Amino acid sequence: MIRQLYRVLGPEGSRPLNRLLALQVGAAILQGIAFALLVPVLKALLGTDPDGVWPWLTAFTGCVVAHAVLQGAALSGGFTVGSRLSRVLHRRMADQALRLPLGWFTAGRTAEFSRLAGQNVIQVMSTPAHLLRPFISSVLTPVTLVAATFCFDVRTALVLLVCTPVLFAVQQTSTSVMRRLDLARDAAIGESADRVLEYTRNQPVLRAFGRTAEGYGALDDALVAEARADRRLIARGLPGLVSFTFATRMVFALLLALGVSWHLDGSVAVPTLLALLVLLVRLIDSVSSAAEAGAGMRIARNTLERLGAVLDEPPFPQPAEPQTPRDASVEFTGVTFRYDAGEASGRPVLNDVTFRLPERSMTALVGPSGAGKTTVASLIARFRDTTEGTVRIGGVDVRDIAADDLAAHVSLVFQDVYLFDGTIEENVRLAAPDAGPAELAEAAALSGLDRVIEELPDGWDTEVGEGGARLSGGQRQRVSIARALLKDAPILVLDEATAALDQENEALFAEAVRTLADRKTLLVIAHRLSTVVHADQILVLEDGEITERGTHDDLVTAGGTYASFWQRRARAHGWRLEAARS
Ligand SMILES: Nc1ncnc2c1ncn2[C@@H]1O[C@H](COP(=O)(O)OP(=O)(O)OP(=O)(O)O)[C@@H](O)[C@H]1O
Repeated sequence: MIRQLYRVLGPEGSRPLNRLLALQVGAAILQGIAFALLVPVLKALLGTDPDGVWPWLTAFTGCVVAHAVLQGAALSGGFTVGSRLSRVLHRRMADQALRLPLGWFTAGRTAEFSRLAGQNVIQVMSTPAHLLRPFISSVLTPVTLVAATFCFDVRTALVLLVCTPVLFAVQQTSTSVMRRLDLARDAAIGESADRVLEYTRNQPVLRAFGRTAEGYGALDDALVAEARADRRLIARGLPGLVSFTFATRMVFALLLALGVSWHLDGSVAVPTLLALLVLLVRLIDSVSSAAEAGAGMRIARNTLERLGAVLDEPPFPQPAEPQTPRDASVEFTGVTFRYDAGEASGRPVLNDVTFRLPERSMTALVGPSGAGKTTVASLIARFRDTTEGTVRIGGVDVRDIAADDLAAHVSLVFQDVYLFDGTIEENVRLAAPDAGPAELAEAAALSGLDRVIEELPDGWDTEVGEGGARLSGGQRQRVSIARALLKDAPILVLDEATAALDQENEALFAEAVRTLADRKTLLVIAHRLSTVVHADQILVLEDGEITERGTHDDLVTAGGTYASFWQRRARAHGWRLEAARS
């Protein structure tokens, strides 16, 4: 547990933790010595020379006062380390989120990440003050107590020496059973939390299809599994806890019987017997609180293990000697890609894809749904690494380009637009915080965002809501296009950028895209063929393979897949519609 605290705190948090541990260890040892001093105090007080108690009483009082001072310092140190723990953990998790490959963020892991960053960090925060201190004291105090008792009464110390490991052994056995059960219950609670989250997020869809809580199977199953894990915890964990209480009572009864028989045969005086019983009560107290602190520590340790596992996830590999792209061309050479890198069998999502996007040219990537178009876009931005083959920007393998440099070269507009809670202007400026008003106005004009701004009463200061929920799909898309344009990267990838625009805005945007092609390397993934006819080259992607390539006229003349889609265009204005019908 302490090792895990050091691990998650990292080097910067280790000094306050060292100081805190020293205070807690000091306080626990002083408490053990104070308890052991009760032996000479009681012996003197109840023996033949009660005046001899004063030196022992003074030493006892000194230990108690010093213990109180250290305990107070340890308590405040515990709060300091706790709040530092929360700050360090949140910062390390944010840094880690930035370094992890995008492929790591599956829905389940994202939910686990947000749970760890929220409730679990709060839970771990209280560990140093509320769990570590009682735990250290419950282990060190009995050990010191037994060791110090040897100085005053060897026979009493020997009895305690035999009892202590027995009590700890029983306590450890019940703890390890509980730990396993706790882990299983934590996992079941986590699963329920994920399902509740999913259920809450998907309310619109569930209501549209008349699914109520009772009818949502995944949530029902998770709740049943959670209840089962709870019952198992009680059924299998309780005997361990009961057996510990039973063992303490048995040890106490045994020693009482032993002590009384020693007294009756004259080998132990009453003061020693009393001191022995008082120490035994203290010992049982300490080991019992070890059991209580142990339960809290078990939960905290499980949480710290999960936090540590996320923080230790290997980051996306970065180049040791980064190179700078020589121009803004993009090149795919023999690129094969599988989402699950370990899955060697089955058809890859992209299969031996080779193409080149010359600098300052416009390429359109078209193809039916699921063909792999978005995957191509994500490989250009190195959201993932290829399974085989190379993606190059400006002649340099994207794996040899520093993350910042790559981000500066590529701007993307994805189908799923995500906006941050804030104003429209803040969302657009995210791409270039220092952009001047003229650049902002140009990005707004090209994307059609200027007309949205005019219509909204608060204009640029309109709050978009969480995820952009207060804007319509088309408005959100225009904010996201403006953001990508403001970034002014030499390579611009527009994935389905016009899907949520109406026809008038789409035509305006298509015109803007044509203008941009003089300045940028453009890859446009579009279902509406009207946006792609003017492209310098059109790539047709089907089932992960490029099946046709050329200009619009070339492809129409060739009479292949593209030509047949083009001919059907008169009946429906969308590739998606046609592809779905065919
Ligand atoms: N994160 C992912 N994990 C596993 N498989 C994925 C993932 N994303 C996409 N796929 C699969 O990869 C294939 C290609 O998906 P991709 O999104 O690249 O297609 P697309 O041509 O852009 O489709 P659409 O036009 O519908 O957006 C699909 O079969 C899809 O199921």
